[in-house]
Amino acid sequence: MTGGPRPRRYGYLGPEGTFTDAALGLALAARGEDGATGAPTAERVPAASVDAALAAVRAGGLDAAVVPMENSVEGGVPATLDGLAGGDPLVVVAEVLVPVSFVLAVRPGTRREDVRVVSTHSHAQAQCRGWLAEHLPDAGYTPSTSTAAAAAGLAPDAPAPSYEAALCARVAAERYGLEVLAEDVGDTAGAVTRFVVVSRPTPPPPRTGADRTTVIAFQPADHPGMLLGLLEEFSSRGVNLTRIESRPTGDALGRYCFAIDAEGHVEDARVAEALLGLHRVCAQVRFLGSYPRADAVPVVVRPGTADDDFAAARGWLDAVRAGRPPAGSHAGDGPVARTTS
Ligand SMILES: O=C(O)C(=O)Cc1ccccc1
Repeated sequence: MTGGPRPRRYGYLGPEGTFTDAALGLALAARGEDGATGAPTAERVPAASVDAALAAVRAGGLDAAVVPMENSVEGGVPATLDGLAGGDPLVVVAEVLVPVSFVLAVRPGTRREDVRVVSTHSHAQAQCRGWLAEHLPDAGYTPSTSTAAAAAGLAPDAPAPSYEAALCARVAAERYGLEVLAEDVGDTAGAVTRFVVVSRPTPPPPRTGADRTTVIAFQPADHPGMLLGLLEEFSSRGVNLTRIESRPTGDALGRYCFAIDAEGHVEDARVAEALLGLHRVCAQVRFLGSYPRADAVPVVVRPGTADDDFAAARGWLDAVRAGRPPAGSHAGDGPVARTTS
């Protein structure tokens, strides 16, 4: 046997040619596991669904999986949010942005007027609804597990399919020997999907100053201002949210959890304080990771919310409690600066 680290196994929504496959390629390149460096080249393992990929990570058969989290047109991906909100805990360790552009692909020789049914992933169908209404108004739709699965079903050597066209990435049309009848059939130019790399719980990657933190907050007992209270835990610490989405917990009608993406890293004092606050007011908080933002947009630190500010406040409190004069490093510490309290 040779020594050295073994290649890591990454799951993705397959088969080859999905947008998730493209996201995995980018993630592996960013991690140096794509064969371009000396590190072992990762093994890419297709899965039939997001749930199957997450289950294989939980069971230990995969080291990690890449799953779609959020789309600029369609919003959050329910299968991913629900898959991460329940079951054994998993964490996000990285994110990747992939521009999504769709083609209408057919078996060679099929003409547009022959297309009676189109197949694709539900997210792709939602993003091409307008184009379909205009160009194939009479065509039906049959869902597939992924865009590439729809394309693979039309491959010349596949059994006779129940549909004539697939909406997929151009690479999938090429991979499965299909003809492209129309390009860029998405309704929104510049659509982007955010994918995340998910693993079993592990300490977060180091903070970069351009990080994101994801949590699921389970609704506390319902009361007026409940959601406002959750939001205040973030706003009072100067933590900006990039997404908040409610999902039913499935327990009962009216029971919700909130999938929250916040700017910053759990190592940032303001994020840590916000999460502590959230934990105090929520029935349960599931930490889903702190990881670098794919767009590398640095966090804007509002006055009074830097680590030093939290440390100075803590030092002041410790001094007050110990009956010591507070250290004078912070403008608000001294008795002269405060006339009340
Ligand atoms: O089916 C795919 O190719 C996927 O990776 C899921 C998906 C579908 C549409 C937009 C983004 C991701």
